[in-house]
Amino acid sequence: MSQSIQFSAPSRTPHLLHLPQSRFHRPLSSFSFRRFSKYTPIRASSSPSPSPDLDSSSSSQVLLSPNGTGASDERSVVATAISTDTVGIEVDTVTEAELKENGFRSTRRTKLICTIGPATCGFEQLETLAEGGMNVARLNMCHGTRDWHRDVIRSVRRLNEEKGFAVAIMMDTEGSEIHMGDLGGESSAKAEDGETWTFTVRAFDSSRPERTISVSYDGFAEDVRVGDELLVDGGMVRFEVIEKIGPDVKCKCTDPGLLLPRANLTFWRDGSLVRERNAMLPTISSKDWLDIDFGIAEGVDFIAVSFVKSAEVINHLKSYLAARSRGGDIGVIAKIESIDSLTNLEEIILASDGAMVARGDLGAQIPLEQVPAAQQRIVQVCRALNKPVIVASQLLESMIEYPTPTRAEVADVSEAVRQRSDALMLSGESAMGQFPDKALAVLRSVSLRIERWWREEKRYEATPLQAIGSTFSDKISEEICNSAAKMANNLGVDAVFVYTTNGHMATLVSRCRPDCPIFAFTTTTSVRRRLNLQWGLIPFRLSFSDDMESNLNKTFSLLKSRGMIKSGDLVIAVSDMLQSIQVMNVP
Ligand SMILES: Nc1ncnc2c1ncn2[C@@H]1O[C@H](COP(=O)(O)OP(=O)(O)OP(=O)(O)O)[C@@H](O)[C@H]1O
Ligand SMILES: CC(=O)C(=O)O
Ligand SMILES: [K+]
Ligand SMILES: [Mg+2]
Repeated sequence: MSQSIQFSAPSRTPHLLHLPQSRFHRPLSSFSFRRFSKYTPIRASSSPSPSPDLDSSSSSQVLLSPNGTGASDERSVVATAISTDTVGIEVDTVTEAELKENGFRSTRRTKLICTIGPATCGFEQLETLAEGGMNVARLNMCHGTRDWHRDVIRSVRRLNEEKGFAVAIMMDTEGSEIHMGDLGGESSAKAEDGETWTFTVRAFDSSRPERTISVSYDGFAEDVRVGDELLVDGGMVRFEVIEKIGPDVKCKCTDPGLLLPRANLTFWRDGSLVRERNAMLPTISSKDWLDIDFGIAEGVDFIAVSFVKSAEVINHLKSYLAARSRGGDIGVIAKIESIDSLTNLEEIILASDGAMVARGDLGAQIPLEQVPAAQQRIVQVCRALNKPVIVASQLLESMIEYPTPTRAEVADVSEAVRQRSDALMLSGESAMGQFPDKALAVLRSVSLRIERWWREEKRYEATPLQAIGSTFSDKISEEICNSAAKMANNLGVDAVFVYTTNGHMATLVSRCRPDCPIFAFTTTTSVRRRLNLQWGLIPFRLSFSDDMESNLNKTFSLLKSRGMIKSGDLVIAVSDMLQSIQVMNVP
């Protein structure tokens, strides 16, 4: 038995309703809801519209679905669903095993990102990370050649195809901030207290002269002054500028430490960050544009833009992508890691498809003690504007060398989960650390523990979210999702099911952070991968129609046949094709 509310709007969108044969939209009257006897239509305005990103293959899958023709005998629906879809529903084996083992409610809601580097680039290593819960693989274009990155991308794709994972790929641009060269192949160099080092804009053909570091920015020697402080990686190592000789800048080490290849450099004068001509460098360098073309060609899912200063660069990149990649398939993530990005935070996030709290460089640009407040603000703004947010850098830094985290690191990870950020990211821990799998396991277990704590404490009560929809249809979707999440909490349902063509409706449910997992059913593989960055969403690929009854029957039978749900489970279903909410027990 099911109870449902439907929203439909013949009056305001007559152009659609004049197309009763439209395969995307049929008037409600053409539906038969025999099994859902308490179905109560509520008439509101707006109407579902064809999804712009349905490619022809996926839409034909939807449209040709034998179940798309309206209600029919349930057994025949089930039989056709199984016989026509050999795979039927795509979900990875790890999620499937978790659902079976722990039941819906204890699935992990916080998503995990691993930076891939020399420690994790092999196929088996990637597979271990995917099995350990990696939702997104990040490639930092500061390091490695394009050939190296291509191999990783192809390995991840192969893993997805062969094992059914939906690991998304995020390409992170180098940006044109000042950084050191690659140390001529050495993995690190030690700077000792009092030593004199030369930072130079000269390039070296062969081996690097002793205590000499090349710098990426030609104007470096002109911009710095004697007496300036030079910070490597936001202060991991410090130098004082003592002399300038042409392209060479002589510096004395004042805080010793390890210099890592391509480490970021900032310089400070009288306690403030110096922003001279380097402030005029483009956010996306010419090398970055080549990397972006490479990313488009290789079909990455996200591009994370380093050192974003304003919304303009995001808008520019988005139009570039729209013209070159298949309609909006690549999400643009704004990395918040500069003073300008904090000043223009709201407009940047509004323009982007998500944001990253890039605490490494952020902590080099603002005083360290201000980073936690900045993190909280970025997470809140993203939630308000319905954009996924990633908390990144140094979450488990000590695990680069040690197999267990510090207590302080565990507390930091807990805080990011408690703030309900969508995703946590490993950097050096997974790229070049000694314990990448253990670091991922710590993120996973801490996330699960904090999420369980909420449930025990019933902390999920909704903080009021600001309305964000601009069109009437978007407003209805938003109200439906807010209500679905509230109902899910109040009724203690086992899961929310969202049927969504472009993924938007699933993000709206995720935004409410309901106290149950959200099964997001989508027809396209790329949408499925992109949803993998979002809090609480378990994305499935499934061909479905605009007939909710047959969609539900099909989903129930497929999930039941794989032991992922069982009769009696309480489910709320929402859909963006036919704006509706239904509450039901799995038959
Ligand atoms: N593809 C790679 N090849 C070699 N080493 C890598 C690679 N990716 C990362 N690393 C190593 O891992 C460390 C941390 O990686 P990460 O990319 O997260 O650096 P980051 O400084 O946090 O990022 P960003 O450069 O975007 O600010 C790097 O300093 C580098 O030593
Ligand atoms: C991730 C990154 O770019 C930073 O923390 O600086
Ligand atoms: K980067
Ligand atoms: Mg950075």
